[in-house]
Amino acid sequence: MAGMKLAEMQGEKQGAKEEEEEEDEIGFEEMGLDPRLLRAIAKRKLLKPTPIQTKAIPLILEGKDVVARAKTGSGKTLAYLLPLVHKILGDTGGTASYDGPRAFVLVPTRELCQQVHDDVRSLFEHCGGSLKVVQLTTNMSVQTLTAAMAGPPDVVVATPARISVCIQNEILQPSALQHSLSTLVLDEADLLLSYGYEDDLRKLAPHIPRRCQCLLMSATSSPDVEKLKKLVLHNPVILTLMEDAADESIVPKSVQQFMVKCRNEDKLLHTLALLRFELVQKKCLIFVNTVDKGFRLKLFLEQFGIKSAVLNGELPQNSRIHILKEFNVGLFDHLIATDDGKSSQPVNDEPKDENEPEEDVSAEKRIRKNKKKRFVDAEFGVVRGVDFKNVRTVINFDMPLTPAGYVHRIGRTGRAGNSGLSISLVSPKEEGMLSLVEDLLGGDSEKSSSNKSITAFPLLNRAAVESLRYRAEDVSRGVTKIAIREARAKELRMEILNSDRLKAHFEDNPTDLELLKHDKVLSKRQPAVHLQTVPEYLRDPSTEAASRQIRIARAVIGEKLTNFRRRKLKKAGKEDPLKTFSAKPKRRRDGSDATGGFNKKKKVGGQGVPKKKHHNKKR
Ligand SMILES: Nc1ncnc2c1ncn2[C@@H]1O[C@H](COP(=O)(O)OP(=O)(O)OP(=O)(O)O)[C@@H](O)[C@H]1O
Repeated sequence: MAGMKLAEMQGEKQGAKEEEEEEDEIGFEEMGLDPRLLRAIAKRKLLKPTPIQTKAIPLILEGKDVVARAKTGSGKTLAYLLPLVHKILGDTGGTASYDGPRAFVLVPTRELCQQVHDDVRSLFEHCGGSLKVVQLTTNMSVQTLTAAMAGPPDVVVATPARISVCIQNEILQPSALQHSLSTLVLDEADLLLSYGYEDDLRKLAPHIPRRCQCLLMSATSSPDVEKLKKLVLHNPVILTLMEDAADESIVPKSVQQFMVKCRNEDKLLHTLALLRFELVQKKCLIFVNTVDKGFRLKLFLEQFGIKSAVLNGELPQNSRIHILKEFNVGLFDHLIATDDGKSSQPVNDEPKDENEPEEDVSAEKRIRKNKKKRFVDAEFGVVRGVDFKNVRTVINFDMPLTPAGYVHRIGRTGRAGNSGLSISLVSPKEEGMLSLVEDLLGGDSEKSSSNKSITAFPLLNRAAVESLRYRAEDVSRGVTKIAIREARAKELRMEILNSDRLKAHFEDNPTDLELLKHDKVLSKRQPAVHLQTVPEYLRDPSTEAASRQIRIARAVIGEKLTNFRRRKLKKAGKEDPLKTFSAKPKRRRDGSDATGGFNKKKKVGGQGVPKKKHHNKKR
């Protein structure tokens, strides 16, 4: 029954989305946007502005400074990009040149930088090709930065630190900015200071012309946003928009929030049960707090045939960007992302994983280990602003280190009004953070459990969890610290190899980039066959029924199957750019997915997925 309830709820969410759209809102056409931008919007099939766009775009077009707070996934990026590009087109007709950039879009992470850059570039493609956007990244040398800023570009997307470097090295002339800069955007504004960019912003502030329009966007507010307002907002008119004044919740209604309370040492077991019994919908984004935990979870799951990719700040930038792109096109269904809530810490200083057995490390070993410190890229981050596509489930394997981190993590699902689901695995030590999150969400700790924002997940019962305990504990014993370290080093080596060796190749053959698979098995131990499925005697009937309902809900919601991309790649018959990797997306005849999930469709009532008749046409 619980499964049906959840399914109905998800269906209702979808229904609620349709009702919202009936609201009488002005369309993009009535906003007075440049026709070339209307063409770009039509190309993206965006039928109606989202509420935040309806409110923010006219105000920004009037030249007002806007502080926009709106839910995650509510379309804030276009809410500022559309009027920004309209302004550039209007001022110069898209042709005249300036001696400096017209707009800065400052973001806290490398991944968001890439995403916003791509968004601007796709808008420019409809504006006659004379406009130029560049992104400045951490690994760009002064020479590369100089080349990128030559021209100059019309829009610069960067972290504040990169802009600082350009000013310090006189790549950006403050005098030029006084004349050219007309728009400054601080996206994920509240995070910019906590990522340690305050000094950079203070250095930049004096060079921002008084007439420059400033926009601050974020889903969460903080005292830092107040600091930023004073720092960069000159025009006194500031408008803080909540998407819906009546609805103070900062998490979209389309996201159902659940939790499972369990011991820390049982988190692997509970994650396995959720994925193995298909009690959650794919694609799945799983957040962990340390890189080691990410690899431990990956090695553990792959022993059960559940493949996943890991994403963390240790990986080279272009590998990280590529993993995100592959995940978004649906080449794999499970992504394990590290969100340590901090920015640049030596990896070995990561918070201790409380249930990892202490390793007795002698002094000289410890010194040697410290010498091998690897640094996480200070600008890595996929929790904020990154527009994951079709993520149906976010799992907090670890609770985040801040309540705001929780909001942004689960904001990776339920985007643009789609439905989503989050499940947080809460150990006894994390109950404090859970209540802080409840407070932030406006849940009253005295509230009855039925009114809480985060409720117990109804579909995972004890019998189902216990049925997997023996296997899970047996496998997790095999995932030792040494195995994790070896897997981590192997992944890093391979990604560095790929990113260096293939950079030139991918520039010439961008579609080949799609073929590089990031969810390859890292374990030395081959997954045992008997672990790939759950034998009949271990299956719990109510869990089976719930799993069936989840699949029905997915069909009801009309999930666009992401394996369209897989079919497209397969049809392209693209060669694998890497000789050593089997890049062809693995597909099985019975249509089961690449995660090795046992294909229950075949089992239900014997009506399996009808095998496609392969007519070998003789040519
Ligand atoms: N008017 C629209 N109609 C439908 N979808 C839209 C519209 N505007 C934007 N989107 C889509 O909504 C998704 C989320 O947009 P965006 O990333 O800008 O959200 P956001 O508010 O910035 O989220 P976050 O708080 O996580 O940064 C994107 O896939 C975007 O293409």
